[in-house]
Amino acid sequence: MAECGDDVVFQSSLDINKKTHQVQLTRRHLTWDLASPGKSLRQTGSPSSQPFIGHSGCKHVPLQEIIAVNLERSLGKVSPFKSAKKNTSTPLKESPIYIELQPLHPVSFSVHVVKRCPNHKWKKKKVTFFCQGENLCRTWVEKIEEALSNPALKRPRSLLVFINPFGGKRRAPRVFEETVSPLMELAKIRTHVITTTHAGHAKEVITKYDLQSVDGVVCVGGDGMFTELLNGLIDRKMLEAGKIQTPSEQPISPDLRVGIIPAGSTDAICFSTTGINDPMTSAIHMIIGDSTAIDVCSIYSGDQFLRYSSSMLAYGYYGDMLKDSENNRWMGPKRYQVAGAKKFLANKSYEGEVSFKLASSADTNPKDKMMCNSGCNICAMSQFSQEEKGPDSWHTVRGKFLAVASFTMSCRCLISPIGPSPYCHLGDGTSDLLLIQQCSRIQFLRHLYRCSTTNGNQFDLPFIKVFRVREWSFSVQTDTEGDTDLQSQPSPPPRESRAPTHSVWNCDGEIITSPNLNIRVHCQLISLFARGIEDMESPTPQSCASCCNVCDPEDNYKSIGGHT
Ligand SMILES: Nc1ncnc2c1ncn2[C@@H]1O[C@H](COP(=O)(O)OP(=O)(O)OP(=O)(O)O)[C@@H](O)[C@H]1O
Repeated sequence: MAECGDDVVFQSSLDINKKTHQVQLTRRHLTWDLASPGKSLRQTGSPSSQPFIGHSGCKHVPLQEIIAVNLERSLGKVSPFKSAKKNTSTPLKESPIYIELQPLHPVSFSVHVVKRCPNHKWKKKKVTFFCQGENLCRTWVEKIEEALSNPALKRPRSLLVFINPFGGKRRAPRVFEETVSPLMELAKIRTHVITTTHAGHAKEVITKYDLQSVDGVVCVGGDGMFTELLNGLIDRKMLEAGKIQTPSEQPISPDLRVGIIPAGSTDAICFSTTGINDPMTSAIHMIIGDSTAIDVCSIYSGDQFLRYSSSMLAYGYYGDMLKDSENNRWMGPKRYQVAGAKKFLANKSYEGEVSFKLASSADTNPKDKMMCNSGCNICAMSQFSQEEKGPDSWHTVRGKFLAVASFTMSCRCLISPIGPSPYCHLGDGTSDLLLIQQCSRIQFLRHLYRCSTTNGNQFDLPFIKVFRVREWSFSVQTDTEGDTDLQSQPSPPPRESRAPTHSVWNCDGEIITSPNLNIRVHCQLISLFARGIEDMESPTPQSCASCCNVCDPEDNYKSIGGHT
């Protein structure tokens, strides 16, 4: 049933599973409904402005959730004929029978739509429509393809793809070939595939590539690969604008969206933006043109720009763990668990001073239990309120820290299902700054255990402080006295480096060795082929915003006039 303003583009009667349906293409939906007697449109097959009336069982798919449409070449006509071996002595009744299959003109077409499965996993579901004649069949495919090419849907036509054959369990080439490539072909998306030969290869290509010829850049790999693309794309924009990244310079947003086909060890960025690390789910988000903008941090050592980061930057326990795990890359993702156990037993703390600018205008905080879901209002508002940041004052904490970490997204992964910072937002222009003060192993274990559950209470411990910040810095100290001390100042305190004893930084899975860093968060600097994590408990998921009806959780179609 067409909604108000959702004009009918084309409609006719078609058969699905041998039952006649009235099928309607509107500007926003494809709808089919069991034909009521006497209301068949079989003879028309033509556009009409008259929407048909929906009833129980009517299916309603938003165009945005159509993955592809294709003609089916059915082999319908079967002509059995006898073997031509007439002169043989074989009795006729024993002679083999050959069957000739004569291809018919297409009389059916299939529409592949998004099917939601548990845990945010997406699959494709095929619905086949049978037509009276070839012409009608071809017209339907043309009309649906034309509707899908509407620029408003932002579906990519061409993608530059980097495959990291050494990331994660080294399965990226197979994942691409077996899962992603067939889907891209089905959706008629051109791909230029480059298998990387060394670290930094993708960034080198991005520096010179004709990026006008593609609609997006994709990596088949993990967080490290995504970060390489992120840095390559922003560097290229800065270079083209003749700018150098300094603490006072705003980085320029890349025009292209980035996609991640998860094939890394942690895949936290993919998890935090789609809800799962599933290659097919990510490929479908790309094909249908999903888009979500995420915050990016620029990181400096003094005034010297180091790199951009979009997920985690952590010192102490997490830095030491990464450094140790890099020596055991051959173990694959298990290396993090081994290194994590070693560093947990070491229970080492580092002295330092953290200064930060609280996000004073934000009505949110890292413990507010407000998840950033698809279509998040807080992120939507932040895009427009960046000018009203207010006179944020600087605060300083000095002490001995087991870990200092900032999360620019929740950083979900397999071992932390809602993430180490569960209420962090993808695009609100802030990071959650976590300070874990020196504590016993048992105390730290309590925090780590809580991170692995879905309770979201990992910050409710006396040795943990957490702040939502727009800018922050860390400097190594050696002369810390007494307990951690929180002070407020109008400007960042001077930073001095005197201590030789320090950890390294874990920046999205890559090591930064300079201990004293300054970090700024940039709101929604880059867009991903993703839509954020859908709130599956909501009675009307975000994706159904245009629909007044309820989704069928089984097959994801909307049912009109009576809920299935
Ligand atoms: N051919 C290659 N040989 C060696 N290193 C590579 C190659 N291609 C890319 N890299 C580098 O490998 C690093 C890690 O890759 P990636 O993120 O894909 O895997 P991972 O580290 O196992 O996963 P995660 O980052 O999710 O933990 C990236 O920083 C990238 O620069």
